Amino acid sequence: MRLSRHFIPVMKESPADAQIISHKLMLRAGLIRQTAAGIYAWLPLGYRVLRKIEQIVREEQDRAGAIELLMPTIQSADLWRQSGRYDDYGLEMLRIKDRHERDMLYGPTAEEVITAIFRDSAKSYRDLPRTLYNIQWKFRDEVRPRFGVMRGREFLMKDAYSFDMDEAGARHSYNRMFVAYLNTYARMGLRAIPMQADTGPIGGDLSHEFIVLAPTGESEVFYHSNWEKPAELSSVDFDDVEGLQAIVSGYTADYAATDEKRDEAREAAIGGDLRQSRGVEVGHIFYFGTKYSAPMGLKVQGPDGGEVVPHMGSYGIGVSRLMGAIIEASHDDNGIIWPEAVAPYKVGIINMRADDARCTAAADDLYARLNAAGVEALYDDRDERGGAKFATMDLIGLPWQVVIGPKGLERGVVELKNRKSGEKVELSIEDALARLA
Ligand SMILES: Nc1ncnc2c1ncn2[C@@H]1O[C@H](COS(=O)(=O)NC(=O)[C@@H](N)CS)[C@@H](O)[C@H]1O
Repeated sequence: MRLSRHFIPVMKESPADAQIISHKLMLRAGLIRQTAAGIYAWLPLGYRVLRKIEQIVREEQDRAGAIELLMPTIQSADLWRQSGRYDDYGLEMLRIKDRHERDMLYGPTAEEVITAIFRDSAKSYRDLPRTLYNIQWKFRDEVRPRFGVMRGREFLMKDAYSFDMDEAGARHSYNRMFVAYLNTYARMGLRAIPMQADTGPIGGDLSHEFIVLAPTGESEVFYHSNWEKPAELSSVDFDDVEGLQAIVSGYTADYAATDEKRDEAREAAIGGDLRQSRGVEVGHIFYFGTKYSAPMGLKVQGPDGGEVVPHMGSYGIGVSRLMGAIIEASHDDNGIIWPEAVAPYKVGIINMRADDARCTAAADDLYARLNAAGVEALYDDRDERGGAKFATMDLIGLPWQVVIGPKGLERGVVELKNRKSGEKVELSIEDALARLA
């Protein structure tokens, strides 16, 4: 894409009300714009990143055997009356009346909807186990939306729901999601630590939050220094019940707890290896048995002909929150440093002299050849000073930059810069293409 024809309203300064770096940079880099408290428009560059994050989440859900569908954002209050949550849910729920005065709501989560869908279709034990998921906008009327997309009122969530014959089966579904989550975050360059968590309005008695360490995070966390090792992908057999339990037990053997679930005795035993920090909750998974299936009448026929009330769990990832978490974890004084897996474009082309025919011809040619090779490129072809172009490209944080200037062309070279390391090399256009394609 040519910058001269794009819509990326970058800003030199960030608005005063942006307190944390990810919010400042998302505004300055032209990724989002607030349209109401806690509600954002996802501008072109931000939306490209959001879809990359969403795609990684989708691929790891599919790999773990979950099946994608799409549920509505607007839900009938009747479903929430069946589960008994309608009155308890409180002011966070955006309650709506339709033209027939029917009580509706903008879904903050979707346990009731998915349980009703499954209830009306699943009849036999052969329909289990199943895990269904969707990536859908949610609304929670947070009393204090803040920190940009980190705590919004309208936000994008991947929410998955599992249905099993019994608790043992439900724990395997839980373990599949546990490992899928660690792989998901690792692919985004994030080290997420699973911590035992409270279950809150969702309910149940088994729950883990996935926390990414960040000094501005809302959660206070305590963990064993073993968790400081870099994240690695585990290539697992998601059908291996014992194997998966062993992996999860291995991870949970190392102490990690939010301040609501601290274990002072264990912390004392850890001694000097105990770490304290703050973190961002980027995912939360729950097992809650028959909390929704029983009151909503979900039951299937068992192998012996008897009735079975399925055991369920739900598994959420904050897809839009992740964009903020990634920036918190990956930026410098000049701006965002996108991990390649979620970058809006892979390379930024900077033509230092748009008024120089030779430079422009070389930049146009490189841009055309990168496109032909399927490499996503953002081409700064504006009639601007070089310094301004460098600042913009560093701010929006693409992983690679190619700088084309008259002096370099005299010597048959361009400059390739890696945004993360800052490393610059001079090489021919051919070699630059080979490095980037
Ligand atoms: N106000 C918010 N703004 C942005 N992301 C949020 C917000 N509230 C929650 N999230 C994200 O959504 C994830 C899941 O939310 S949750 O309440 O913990 N879990 C559920 O709603 C379950 N029903 C999962 S299916 C959280 O871990 C967090 O990453």
